[in-house]
Amino acid sequence: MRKTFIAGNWKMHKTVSEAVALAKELVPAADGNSRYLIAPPFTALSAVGEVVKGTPLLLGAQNMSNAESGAHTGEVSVHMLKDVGVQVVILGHSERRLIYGEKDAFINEKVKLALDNDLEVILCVGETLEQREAGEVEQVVRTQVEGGLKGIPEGFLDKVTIAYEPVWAIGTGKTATPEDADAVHAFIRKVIKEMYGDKAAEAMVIQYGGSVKPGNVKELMAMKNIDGALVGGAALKAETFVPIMKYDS
Ligand SMILES: O=C[C@H](O)COP(=O)(O)O
Repeated sequence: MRKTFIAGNWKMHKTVSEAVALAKELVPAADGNSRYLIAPPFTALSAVGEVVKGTPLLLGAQNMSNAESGAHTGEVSVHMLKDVGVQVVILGHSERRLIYGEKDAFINEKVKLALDNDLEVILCVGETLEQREAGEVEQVVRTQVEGGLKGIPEGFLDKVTIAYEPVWAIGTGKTATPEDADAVHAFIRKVIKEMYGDKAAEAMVIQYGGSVKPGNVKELMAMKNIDGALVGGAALKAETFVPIMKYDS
């Protein structure tokens, strides 16, 4: 039985004091049947880490360097993340892929480094509108899943969540229909099955991301292959994120 997983990606929003205030509002809501995560910006990780320490609300980072240490100006290492209490790192987000040019092989290096250092990973995949209209959804998603997980042994998979985020649905108010999203989630499960077998495919937690809101989370979560949500805009306020965390109550 897969445990549902609700995550908020705060992207480049919130000062330290704003982040701490929001985290304090969210801690009491992390008391349901799911796993819950917030991913503040790097500057607020340490302070938010103090707020969520010892609570069920997990601390996530939005990115990580592919290198362990050294001359990498502007980067943040896996050890630095662990040092401030980070438990999960979001990798391969479409904004990293499209704005900063991150490719599958590079993302794969980060996935390996995170897992080797006992950090959980949310691996994001998803097609652009252009790719969807060209009928390339499965090809794109397959390449990203296979590329991101290349060389990862099955024993690490319980530390991996996949987030399917169609780029055209991110921050646009357009959501994939629950049926469309579920079909891609089922396809991702098929790819995992081909790579690792039935048991791993059945166990893989796959989140949906792209304009998830209090008003659509229930119908998305009702789908057979949708096990969670990776939320952007609606994760920035307790009044919209708490109802998403509590979608099943
Ligand atoms: O990481 C979160 C996603 O990019 C979704 O963002 P959104 O909920 O604002 O569409």
